Amino acid sequence: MTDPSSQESAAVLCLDAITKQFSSAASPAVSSVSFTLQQGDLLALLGPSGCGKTTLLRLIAGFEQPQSGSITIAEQIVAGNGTWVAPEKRGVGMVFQDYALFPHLTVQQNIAFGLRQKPGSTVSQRVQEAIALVGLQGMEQRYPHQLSGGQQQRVALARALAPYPFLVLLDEPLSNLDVQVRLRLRQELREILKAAGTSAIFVTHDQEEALSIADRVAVMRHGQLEQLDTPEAIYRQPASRFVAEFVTQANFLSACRQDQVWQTVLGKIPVTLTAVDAIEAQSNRSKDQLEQVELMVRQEDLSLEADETSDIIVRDRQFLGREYRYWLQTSAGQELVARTAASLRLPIHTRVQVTINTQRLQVFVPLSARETEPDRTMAKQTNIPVR
Ligand SMILES: Nc1ncnc2c1ncn2[C@@H]1O[C@H](COP(=O)(O)OP(=O)(O)OP(=O)(O)O)[C@@H](O)[C@H]1O
Repeated sequence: MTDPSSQESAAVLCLDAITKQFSSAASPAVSSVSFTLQQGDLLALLGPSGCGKTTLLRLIAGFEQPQSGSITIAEQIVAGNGTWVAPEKRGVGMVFQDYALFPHLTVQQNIAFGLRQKPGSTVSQRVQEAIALVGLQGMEQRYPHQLSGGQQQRVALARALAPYPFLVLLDEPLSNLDVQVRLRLRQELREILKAAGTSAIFVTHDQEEALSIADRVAVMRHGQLEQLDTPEAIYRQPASRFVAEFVTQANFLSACRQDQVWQTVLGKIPVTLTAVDAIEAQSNRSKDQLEQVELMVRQEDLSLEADETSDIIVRDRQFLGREYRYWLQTSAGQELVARTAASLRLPIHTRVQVTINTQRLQVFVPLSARETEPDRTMAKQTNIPVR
């Protein structure tokens, strides 16, 4: 997939149809991936385990060689077209999941490590700048074992930033930290990278992390890019059923059309012809084949009200601070997830009436019976709200 939105300003990185296959027996870990990263942008590589995120990062860093395609960093081809530039000559900083700090070196020495070739006074000045950038003043002489996980992560970031790289690559940078530290460091990580003015790509399988830190998010699946866009566009207009499910974690309701309504487990929902026309246009299916669709309903678009006569029960509940997440079950066995304000506290086993906010429904064509591997064949999606 090519990213059309990114052709105008200065590109720091350009991937053109990059493919990596580890063995002929396996499908490619990265398959024909193309995108451009603009100077100063933060890009999240998001996707489930095994989708090729780390391999793509390692290809950019130069730890893996692609079979085909090319990689250009700061207008210099570093891989492809008969060219190969070694990792240490690419101007790329790397932050690993386990930080990879040298245990026998102090904070200062760890950060200076990548600057060894430069004259002494420049090195100590740059080390101090990098330490200030990540807020570790006063800890210069400590060893890694004398630092918290979050502090070690900042040392790793300072070490990557110190040589003024074109690009910093971060492999699951926050995954080894506990939840509280991770939430705080999300914002800090973004602020530090923005203050440094460095372009960065970070790998994550955490949707919230990707949406909250990045300027743009690339969703990967089976080695391919499913969608690359701003966090808002990815969340509001997922380009495929996979992105919708992975990023928004929405509910999907089977819906059978009966004249001007869709019949669902939550009752009747009015059909708009615009919505039907839009799915028809995108799916190459006739109206007859669109009697059966899937409606995507976000967790926050379900409203709950206690009602003893309802056949939907609260099966479980999770307190999230400002809101509750409820797991609901219909009498037919369908599970739904709803997020409501924390002021609505419904005990488990309560029977509830469920109302849908139909303004933000999105319509997908369901997978046909012949499409045996649902992950590979995407249902098309309309993004047309049902009114
Ligand atoms: N060195 C290797 N040799 C053979 N296969 C590999 C190698 N590295 C990765 N793979 C395979 O390539 C695919 C993509 O792996 P990769 O580590 O890039 O995924 P990922 O999205 O980063 O997963 P995770 O989130 O679990 O780290 C997987 O099927 C993996 O088994």
